[in-house]
Amino acid sequence: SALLPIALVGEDILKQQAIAVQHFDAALTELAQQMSASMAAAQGVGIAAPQVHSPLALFIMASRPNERYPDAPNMAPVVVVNPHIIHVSSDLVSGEEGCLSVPGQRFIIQRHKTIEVRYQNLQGEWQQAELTDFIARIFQHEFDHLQGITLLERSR
Ligand SMILES: O=C(O)C[C@@H](Cc1ccccc1)C(=O)SCC(=O)c1ccccc1
Ligand SMILES: [Zn+2]
Repeated sequence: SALLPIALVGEDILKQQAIAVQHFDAALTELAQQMSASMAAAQGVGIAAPQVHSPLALFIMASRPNERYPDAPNMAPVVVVNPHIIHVSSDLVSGEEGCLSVPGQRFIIQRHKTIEVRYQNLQGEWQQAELTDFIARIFQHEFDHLQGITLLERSR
């Protein structure tokens, strides 16, 4: 799939509240495929639609072991549509994050250790899951992007 240009922090698209996906059609699938390819090309572990200039409530998350999270699970990319965070643990964990929209910088960010989430897949079927550690971190980072929030607003 074509690689999509990635919005950089400061661009308006990254400050907006994403719009709920209503049509689970071929265009949505094509966008998800292009996002996956763009994420892989940028060596990311996640990417949100606003980062590729689409205002839709959609992101991809894909965990892999890396130098900062050597025990992170190897996870095939998951397409997350219209996500909700239902419950968050009181436990917070600080960890290093990067952002494809803030290239070349790393931030120490506090996140909830465990979260309960609901979202739709590309067929519109609702999924519910409990996520923890690095995958919960990625979900919270991408979920922030759908609310117009980037790392810069979270790192003090
Ligand atoms: O900007 C994005 O959404 C992608 C971002 C996702 C993310 C990374 C780390 C923690 C939470 C969310 C990235 O993939 S940044 C680059 C990267 O590949 C990376 C950075 C730190 C650890 C592991 C990978
Ligand atoms: Zn980001």
